[in-house]
Amino acid sequence: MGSAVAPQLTEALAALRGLCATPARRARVVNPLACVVRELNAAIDPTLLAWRLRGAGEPFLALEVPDRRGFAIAGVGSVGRIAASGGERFERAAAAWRAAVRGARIDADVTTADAPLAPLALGGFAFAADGASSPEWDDFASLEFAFPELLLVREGGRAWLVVQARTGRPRALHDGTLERRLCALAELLDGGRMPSAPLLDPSPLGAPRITSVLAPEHFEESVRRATAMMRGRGLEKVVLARQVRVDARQPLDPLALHCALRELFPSCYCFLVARGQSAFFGASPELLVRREGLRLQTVALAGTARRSADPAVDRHLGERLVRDPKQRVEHEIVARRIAQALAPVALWVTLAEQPQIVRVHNVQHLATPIRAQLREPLTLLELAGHLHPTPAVGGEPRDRAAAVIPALEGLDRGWYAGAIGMVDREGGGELAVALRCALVRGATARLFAGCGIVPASDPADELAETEAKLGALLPLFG
Ligand SMILES: C=C(O[C@H]1C=CC=C(C(=O)O)[C@@H]1O)C(=O)O
Repeated sequence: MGSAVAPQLTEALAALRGLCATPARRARVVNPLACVVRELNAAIDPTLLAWRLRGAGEPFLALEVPDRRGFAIAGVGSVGRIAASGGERFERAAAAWRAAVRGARIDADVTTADAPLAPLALGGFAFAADGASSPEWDDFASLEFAFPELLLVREGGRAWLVVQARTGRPRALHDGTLERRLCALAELLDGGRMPSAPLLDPSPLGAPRITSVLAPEHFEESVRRATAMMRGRGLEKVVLARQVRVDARQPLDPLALHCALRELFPSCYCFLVARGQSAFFGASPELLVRREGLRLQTVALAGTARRSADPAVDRHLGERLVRDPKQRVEHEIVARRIAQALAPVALWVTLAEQPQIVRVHNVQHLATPIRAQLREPLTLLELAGHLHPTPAVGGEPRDRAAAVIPALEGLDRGWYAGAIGMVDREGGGELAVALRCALVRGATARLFAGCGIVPASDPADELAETEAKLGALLPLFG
């Protein structure tokens, strides 16, 4: 490596080798993780850089967080994996995470509070505890977090490199894989060859075929059945979703789609997760949970109106949304449930008195920011277990809604309405609800959108709401 950044990366590699070679001090921890964190003196786009460093089929995850001074993180490869499924997947994953970070050796040349807290794990989980069952989701486990081999992090105009390895004799350190990756990174950073965002194909071979996987009338009928159930079975709310399939004439480029989406939704959690030959990407307006120390942040997000290009009409639509009793019921069920879910683990929970309007490119929502002070620093994974699924994606009561959703919807949600995010060394970090998203494989994309059904729901209005939400992604496909 012969350039300005290269010596720094060579030094990081040597430091990682040093950590891996040091004999274990605590014999009970077998091959703990080793992590090196270095600040990079460069303006980077973590997603684009990490994507370029990805080998075929390797795990990849990128996440951009809207209200954190341009925070973006992207990781590639895996030196450790946490996976769990079933009713206790969050508890099991939290235990596996604790075991994975125990005795971790960390070499960080940074002292500020902003430096990434390695070891870092990136991943997510499916909506359903048992995960997906249909073949299109084969690459996505019920819950899976990976400790990437290489991460790039950006926040507040600063940038960091994190390299992680399992101690012992990590193959990547001895067979040259990591060194080659770091050389490639040095070339991109030094050689003025910073990758730029790929463009969507301006002249595709032909218009894609777009089909509602189940007929729109099926969705309307499901809304009718759900509202009928609400009269008899003590159900207050249930969220029902649709899937729309796009068949393009040529293979789709997940990175180009993701980059186009993040341009349109800068205030959302924009994510791109790749596993094997599949990619899952989206722009979600909804935070599931953020934990820093004992502080927790989340949001009740439910209640939707379309947007208008005319600012006066747009404002009017927002005002109507705030006053609409049906939308307020739908929203308040979510706020109340989140507060109740947090009460046992929090010293206090505060909710804004009135919902605010959150506007994104295609729709506007009612949002109630929620903050809590935790009694103890539960890991993000345990907190996800307390919160997921909120009635913004599930229903109320939670278990009764979960039991009826699959039959009413007739679709496999996979990671849609699950969550995507990162867990840091202290078990903190953040998770975004996976909404306004699509699963891409080859020339096919599957788009998801749902909405909250309450007794006052009108089937045609709810169908229109799913169309408005699908409007986030459909235009990308030409
Ligand atoms: C379930 C979705 O949105 C949720 C988040 C915000 C507003 C919602 C609503 O108004 O129904 C949904 O609860 C989706 O976009 O697929």
